[in-house]
Amino acid sequence: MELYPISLNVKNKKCVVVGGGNVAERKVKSLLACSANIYVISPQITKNIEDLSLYKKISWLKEEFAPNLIHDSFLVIAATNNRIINEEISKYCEKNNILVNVIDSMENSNFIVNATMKQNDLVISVSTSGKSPALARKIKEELKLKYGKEYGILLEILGETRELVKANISDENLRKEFFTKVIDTEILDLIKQEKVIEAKRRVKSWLLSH
Ligand SMILES: C[C@@]1(CC(=O)O)c2cc3[nH]c(cc4nc(cc5[nH]c(cc(n2)[C@H]1CCC(=O)O)[C@@](C)(CC(=O)O)[C@@H]5CCC(=O)O)C(CC(=O)O)=C4CCC(=O)O)c(CCC(=O)O)c3CC(=O)O
Ligand SMILES: NC(=O)C1=CN([C@@H]2O[C@H](COP(=O)(O)OP(=O)(O)OC[C@H]3O[C@@H](n4cnc5c(N)ncnc54)[C@H](O)[C@@H]3O)[C@@H](O)[C@H]2O)C=CC1
Repeated sequence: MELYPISLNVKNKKCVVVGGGNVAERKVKSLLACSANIYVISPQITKNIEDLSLYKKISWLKEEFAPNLIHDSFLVIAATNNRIINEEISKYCEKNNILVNVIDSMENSNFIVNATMKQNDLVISVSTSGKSPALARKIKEELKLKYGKEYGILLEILGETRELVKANISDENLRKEFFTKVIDTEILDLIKQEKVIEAKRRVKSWLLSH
């Protein structure tokens, strides 16, 4: 199956996780990291989900799934251990144009969740299109080692520079040339040597000479 990879903005949007087991907990945590407005619907929940509820990071509805609980959702994750319930959730969402991820059925999902690593604003997501989540996780762990803190710092500098470049280089082709070349310079090496100020100075002087 061909899937279209996107980065979704869930900030303050109603996202519902049905079920409260370990898989539900993982999905809750990743949604929370993206500032979603989270509801968990489940008679039972893990200790960690309970803590999040106590600290008011999420809302817990201690009940079994019912369609009226999700009708106004932006996104739903069907994470119960009951295939029939998960399928019912999927059907309801499909009919009502709600994004739905079903943890035990790719066929009933209109999106699946990638294994993702973050280094500041650098986000790398890995998908195996459902063939091996364990491999997706392994590759993600490898990428974490390869793309360490220095890339986060590099991206911070590049982000700041981007605004300056837009204001100072009016020609679009020249801007593209600058953006493409700057990442091939020694900036990353300087950051690795903890010479961040020098790295910033080099980028600026390069910009001025452009
Ligand atoms: C289709 C998909 C739907 C979805 O959930 O979105 C799905 C489905 C299923 N996963 C199952 C098992 C496991 N899932 C994990 C881990 C993760 N699973 C995630 C995603 C996805 N899992 C989607 C496909 C993603 C892709 O491949 O591109 C990750 C990446 C993201 C996340 O969930 O946050 C997260 C890594 C988190 C991280 O970053 O570390 C592990 C490993 C572990 O826990 O260590 C195992 C055990 C080992 C194994 O099975 O590989 C089973 C039960 C199989 C059975 O019956 O035995 C099903 C159901 C089925 O296959 O039908
Ligand atoms: N997508 C993924 O990454 C993975 C998926 N799986 C699949 O996911 C299934 C569930 O995983 P776990 O979290 O370990 O299950 P679990 O058994 O720990 O938790 C199930 C949860 O569903 C709740 N629940 C059951 N019926 C419900 C209902 N009618 N309404 C609301 N909540 C209800 C229960 O109270 C419980 O909190 C597994 O059986 C497996 O098939 C397993 C591993 C990873």
